[in-house]
Amino acid sequence: MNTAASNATNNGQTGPKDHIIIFDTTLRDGEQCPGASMTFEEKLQIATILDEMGVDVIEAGFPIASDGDFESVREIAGRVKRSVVCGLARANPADIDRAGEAIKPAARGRIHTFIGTSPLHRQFQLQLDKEQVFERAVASVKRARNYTDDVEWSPMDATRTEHDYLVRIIEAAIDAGATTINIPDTVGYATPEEYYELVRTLIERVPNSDKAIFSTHCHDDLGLAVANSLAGVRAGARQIECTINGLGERAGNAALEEVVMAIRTRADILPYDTGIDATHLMRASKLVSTVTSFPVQYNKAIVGRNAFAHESGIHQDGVLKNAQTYEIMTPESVGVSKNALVMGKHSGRHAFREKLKELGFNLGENAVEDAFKRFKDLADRKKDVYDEDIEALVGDEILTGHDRIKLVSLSIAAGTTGPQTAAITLDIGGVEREAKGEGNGPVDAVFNVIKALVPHDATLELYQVHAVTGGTDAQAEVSVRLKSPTGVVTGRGAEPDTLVASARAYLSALNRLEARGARIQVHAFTP
Ligand SMILES: CC(=O)SCCNC(=O)CCNC(=O)[C@H](O)C(C)(C)COP(=O)(O)OP(=O)(O)OC[C@H]1O[C@@H](n2cnc3c(N)ncnc32)[C@H](O)[C@@H]1OP(=O)(O)O
Ligand SMILES: CC(C)C(=O)C(=O)O
Repeated sequence: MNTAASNATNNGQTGPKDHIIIFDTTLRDGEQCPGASMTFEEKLQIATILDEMGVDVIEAGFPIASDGDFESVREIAGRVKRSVVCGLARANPADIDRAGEAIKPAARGRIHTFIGTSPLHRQFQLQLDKEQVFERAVASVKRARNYTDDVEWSPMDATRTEHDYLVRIIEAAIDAGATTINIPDTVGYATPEEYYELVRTLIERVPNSDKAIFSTHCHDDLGLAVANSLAGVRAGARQIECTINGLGERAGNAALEEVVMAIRTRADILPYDTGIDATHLMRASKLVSTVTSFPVQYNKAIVGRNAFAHESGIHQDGVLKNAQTYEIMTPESVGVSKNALVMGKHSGRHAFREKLKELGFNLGENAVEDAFKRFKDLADRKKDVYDEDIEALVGDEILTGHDRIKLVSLSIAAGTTGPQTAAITLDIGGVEREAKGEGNGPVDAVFNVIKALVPHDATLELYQVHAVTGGTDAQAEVSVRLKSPTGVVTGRGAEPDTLVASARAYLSALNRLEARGARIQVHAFTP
């Protein structure tokens, strides 16, 4: 990491490039996105990829928020090899002590503490005056320093805070021991010019700004998060807070893949380095999309499926003659392989393993074997098996491999004359149970029968289907979101038969709810 002394230097100059610290908050701010909550296992998988790709700091959670959050921060802190592991804390002793405990196993742990500084936040959220907020900020940084010498402090809603007050409170936070000062555009309100000016002014006016690294944390409410982050860096910030796929509160955060590739591709005007191995970007994007069930929009920069696709004749002609005519970066540079193996019913385990590697999956032998069986079954039923099919299938396998409630069989009677009926057999902890029932349409019938077999108190929040590829034999990828008093979970299922995919998605959500301690009467069926 660079030293704070270079905060406001080498902007646009030649010479050694400044390192930009990539601070990923997919597991904290990303998880705050409605419907994106992740299980313990999923968080570990994401943290592992982030660590492997070279993320400098992983904000692993908000330890006071729940025991689950505390445990996942602590586990990630113990497992991660090279990244700093960070826990978030409000400006109060209990939050800071909990974050301090959670990061204890980390080789390098950080506490990120924050408090709202804008008039709106002071008056309405905190009901504190300027001096009280000032005192809470200083006290929280001092307390955090008892646990680690790596303390980040954020004036929440900085972009709507009076500049004089910001200068004064940031100086005090640095004096109290903050080593990183984050400037959050909490509500995504700033424009790039304004954000540049704010960061530059603060670095210039805060007397001890050379003793801390300044950081950007930009939200995407106006679609400006990445532009603002880069403006902050040009103004002297040396840390960018971002998330995979731009996941985050409301419209999200700055997308990690976009800031990293913008810095790399426009090295001519952004003379900085990130330590990110960009060939992991597509894999990370797919994992986050799979575990959250948030599809990546087709035209999303860097990781969208169309990001390197050319359909129009003039573009295809140009790309065939020289790819640079219409490509500013290579697909390989972000982990999209051009020499894809074509997979079909005649492919064997070697090719399948190779394909998994190419797609960035790193599965154990048993999981490969299970996924291979499902792949063969799919290839028997489907003319062409595309990479997306394999990704959907393996994603499904990763999420459901350890499930206690499994689908054994499903048959449906549907058509113009209702009611539609479903007959389902489930394997519940090793015991098979079956039931029949009806509904207002086949999906309703499937869900009614599952609920009869596995009574629970969750309500259905979302049911969503999308075709993984084109064609009438495409796999359907179904997401089901359930809400119970223990929280909100999302389950996924992928199958060529939409109703089987729906049943799998519903069961996957129920298994996740059970893992969270929801009231699911599966015990009624155990021997
Ligand atoms: C901009 C951001 O992303 S900030 C991070 C937001 N993330 C989250 O909120 C996700 C996790 N949050 C939670 O699980 C819960 O909100 C908890 C556990 C943190 C707190 O739960 P509760 O104690 O029930 O409080 P609740 O969430 O209703 O209200 C927030 C309280 O924190 C206070 N607060 C908010 N920010 C801060 C802060 N930085 N420092 C101190 N207090 C704060 C509010 O004023 C309010 O206090 P009050 O109860 O005295 O009015
Ligand atoms: C906690 C802070 C940094 C935050 O997430 C925000 O202000 O958006």
